[in-house]
Amino acid sequence: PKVSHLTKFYIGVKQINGQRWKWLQNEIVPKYGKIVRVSPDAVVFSDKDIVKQILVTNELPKNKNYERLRIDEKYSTLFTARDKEIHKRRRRVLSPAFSIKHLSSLEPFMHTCINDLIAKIDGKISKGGGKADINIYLLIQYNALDIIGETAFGGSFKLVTNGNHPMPTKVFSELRRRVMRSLFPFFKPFLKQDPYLIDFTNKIIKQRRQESSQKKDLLQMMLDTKKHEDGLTDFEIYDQSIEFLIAGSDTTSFTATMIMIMIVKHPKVLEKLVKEIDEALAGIGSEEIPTHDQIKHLPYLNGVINEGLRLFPTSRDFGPGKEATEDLILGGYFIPKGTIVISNTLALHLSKEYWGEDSKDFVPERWLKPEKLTPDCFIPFSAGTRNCIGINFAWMELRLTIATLLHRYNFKDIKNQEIELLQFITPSLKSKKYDLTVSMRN
Ligand code: HEM
Repeated sequence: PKVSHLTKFYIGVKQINGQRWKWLQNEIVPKYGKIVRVSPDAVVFSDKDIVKQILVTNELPKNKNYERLRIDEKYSTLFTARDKEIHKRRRRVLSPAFSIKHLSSLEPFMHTCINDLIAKIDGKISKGGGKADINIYLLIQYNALDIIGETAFGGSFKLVTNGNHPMPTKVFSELRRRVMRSLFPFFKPFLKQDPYLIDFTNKIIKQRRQESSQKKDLLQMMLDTKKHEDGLTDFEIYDQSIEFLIAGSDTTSFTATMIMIMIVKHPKVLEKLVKEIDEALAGIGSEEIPTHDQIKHLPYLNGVINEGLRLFPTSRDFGPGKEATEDLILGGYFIPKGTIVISNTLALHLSKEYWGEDSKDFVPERWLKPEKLTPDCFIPFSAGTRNCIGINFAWMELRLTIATLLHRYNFKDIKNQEIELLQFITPSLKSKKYDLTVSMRN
């Protein structure tokens, strides 16, 4: 758009109501094509080969906007690191905590939280005399936050059970503080950090040291990095735990919620998926949480999750934002040094060219024939060295949560509910609500 060449204001205004993604995906990309300059210093790319070049081949570093998300400009975390060497060292030290090998240690913590989830839903069903309408959005969000609490903060926040805990609310206020501080640097002295966050985390770290706990959670793995030359200080553990809460809760819960909504809206998918889960869990009571090993290779369950990640990537708005560290040619265009270079995840995921005529439909079957899919146009977790460190964690949580719910309950859609999506940082439902009717299966 002509005005975007001159000012950032236009695109900034589009973001105020959380619907910049709609403008970008429904108006700008269809009108201007796969390469669009959206502000004087930023270009959005919706071509899979160029995106691969940006994320994987050239491994361009993150742009300066990521610094806004830091607790303070001088302290970088895994997510906000821009310097390649600093990022590499932090990633090396944290990777073991997210490895497939360590996943089995994290599984019991997820089970504890999912048990709370089914206790809550059971309670609502019994109160409702056999069925109940539940807000699946909220319960899944609480479940994801409890799981991060259980794995990175020493214990579940018990949000599913009690409906409140100060920590998540304060973390999201802290995130707002960081964004406000970067937008209005003048107010910086007044935008102070809430001491509750650091006090809460420090207390847990101290307690954990005194207990010499055997708990092999993310927190312990971070504490154990002390033995490593790039080991984390207590402040860095605090900073990193907060980041895991921000990066690992709304992302997973948004994905799981949208998948549940898609499943109930597609009864044939629901039927097929329940059949697959039931066969895999034959002889296992529906009050038991399945083990990850029992469900991780189920092709249809994995297809359903992939399809949810495709239609509802958490980078719904802009995707990973990088910076051209030198003059570049991308897609035949000259991109000067310093340009913000954005990979448009949603456009790749919905492209008819890459996915066929049904690209906007929920069709888990497409994942059953992976050889027929176009490579390099599916990047829900980004790609290259800055891809998501929590992929395995997220997949385990998604599989366990969805399989447990479908093995134990009947879900029915309640028609005519609004599904309006907003994105400020991670996407969410505008209504913060989606009700499903739930009852016990026989
Ligand atoms: C369905 C769930 C998830 C999705 C779709 C997702 C997606 C992503 C994406 C797209 C990125 C790259 C962002 C960018 O470049 O701006 C990313 C990075 C990251 N994610 Fe996730 N994520 C999910 C779950 C998690 C979980 C569960 C955790 C931690 C517990 C986590 C922690 C991180 C971290 C720390 C990074 C930065 C990695 C680095 O730069 O080395 N994510 N994620």
